[in-house]
Amino acid sequence: MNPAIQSLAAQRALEAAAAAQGMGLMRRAACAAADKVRALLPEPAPVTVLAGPGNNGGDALHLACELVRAGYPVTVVSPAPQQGDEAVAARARWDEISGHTDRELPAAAGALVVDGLFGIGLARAPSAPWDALIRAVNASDVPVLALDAPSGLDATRGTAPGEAIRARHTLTFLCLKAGLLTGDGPGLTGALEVAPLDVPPAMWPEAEGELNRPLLAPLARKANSHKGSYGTVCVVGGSPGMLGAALLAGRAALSLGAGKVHLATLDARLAVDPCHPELMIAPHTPTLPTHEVCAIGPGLGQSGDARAALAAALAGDVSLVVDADALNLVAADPVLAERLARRQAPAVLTPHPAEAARLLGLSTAEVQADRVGAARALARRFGQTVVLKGAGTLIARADGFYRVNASGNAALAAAGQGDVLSGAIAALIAQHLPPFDAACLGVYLHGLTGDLYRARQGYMLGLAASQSAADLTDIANALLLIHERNTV
Ligand SMILES: NC(=O)C1=CN([C@@H]2O[C@H](COP(=O)(O)OP(=O)(O)OC[C@H]3O[C@@H](n4cnc5c(N)ncnc54)[C@H](O)[C@@H]3O)[C@@H](O)[C@H]2O)[C@H](O)CC1
Ligand SMILES: [K+]
Repeated sequence: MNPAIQSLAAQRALEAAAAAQGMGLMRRAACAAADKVRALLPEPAPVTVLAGPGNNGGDALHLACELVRAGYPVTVVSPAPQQGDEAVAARARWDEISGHTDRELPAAAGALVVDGLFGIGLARAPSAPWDALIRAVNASDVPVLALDAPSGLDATRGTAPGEAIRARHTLTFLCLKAGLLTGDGPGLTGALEVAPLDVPPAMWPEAEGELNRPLLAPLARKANSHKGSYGTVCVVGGSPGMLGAALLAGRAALSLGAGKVHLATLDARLAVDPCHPELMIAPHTPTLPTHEVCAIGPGLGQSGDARAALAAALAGDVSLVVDADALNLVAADPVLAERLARRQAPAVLTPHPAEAARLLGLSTAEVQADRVGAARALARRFGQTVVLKGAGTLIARADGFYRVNASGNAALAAAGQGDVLSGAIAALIAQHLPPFDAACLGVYLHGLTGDLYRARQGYMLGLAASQSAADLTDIANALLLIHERNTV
């Protein structure tokens, strides 16, 4: 989980506080970027530095000065004057050292291009002369190091209103930004690193406690415990032809440590999962076995029985993980939607973009155009935790606080992975994690099954959801071991 996500407002507030204390964040950013360039080019080689009109450009101009001092041949391309005191001062420093800037990308751009055109201040699709410069950089085969964010990417929304720089590396300053991890961001940033600029966490205006709580702590096992200590999950789903979804959710819940797992299936034909006889499977009835959390939706379908099961679950007072067709039933039925919105007991909604679009009355493209906005709108609408799945899964809380997941990759784009995630989150709620934490940790651990697969395979093809369900155990145990070692 990335603990250091910050809203744009928080970054601006910290920037102002740092400036008031004379911390010189721009120079720190430039020094961090110079270290990165030296790591990429250990021997001095020609570098082209693109400097934009704002402080991103200021970072770049100070970097150019640092590189010249380190013996690198530097060409600065700056097609417009800098705005703002800090950026203007950076330009003056460059002019004093070199006195020369180009307006266009040189034909031979050297061994590296540094993108300091736009960062978190991008306000619209880059227009002339910036768009032509971005196109020229993307047309060259010189690797790009983007400063703070690839220029042209909305660093909060993860959308690229026009053409954006395609970077080989991105060095972002102070903290990760949602847009680098979600939507178009991951396809543009290349290898992503954070330079924290030695800013003390206490300077962050967000509730610092929120940023660094060890989410894993409640999972630690106690010697004098029994299966009841780790809660009971009930999965409601598995309509005819969709039993596999319920099985995957149940297996994931077992893998992540739930004490007991019931499957209440709408298809009465399944009696036992021979690979997991621990799963207690029975046909769904209006009265369910006692449980602390119900994952409703995996393979639920949208039949009358499915709607009745959902209505009963919404009326109950156990925690819910609402996924897949349960979300589609809510989207299609204002009565169910109102019951969910009025529900006092917690729920975690886990829509993919199309399910989120149905719930919001938007198109999927509109959801993807502002994933952070969509996740927060859903969390506010239902007063619950919302997990908006996809590249850079977002976890939003009803009060607007959100996190972006930094684990996972395209290996998880496969059938059944959503069922696994709903079972994983349910298992964590059953073990007494608060719903928002359970959602964050469940998303993170599930994403790591994709990262583990890529590490094992070297690429991302062919990960079965049942493999992810099984791998949750090893991943969670490894992290718990590290957590315990670090807390002795
Ligand atoms: N957040 C921090 O604490 C730090 C930020 N640093 C660097 O500063 C930039 C943010 O600087 P800012 O001046 O606010 O904006 P940008 O440089 O990203 O944007 C450039 C500037 O250009 C104008 N503009 C916006 N969109 C367009 C457009 N499409 N076409 C033309 N002009 C546009 C707008 O007026 C902006 O002001 C951050 O990314 C960091 O690189 C510090 O150096 C480190 C700490
Ligand atoms: K940039």
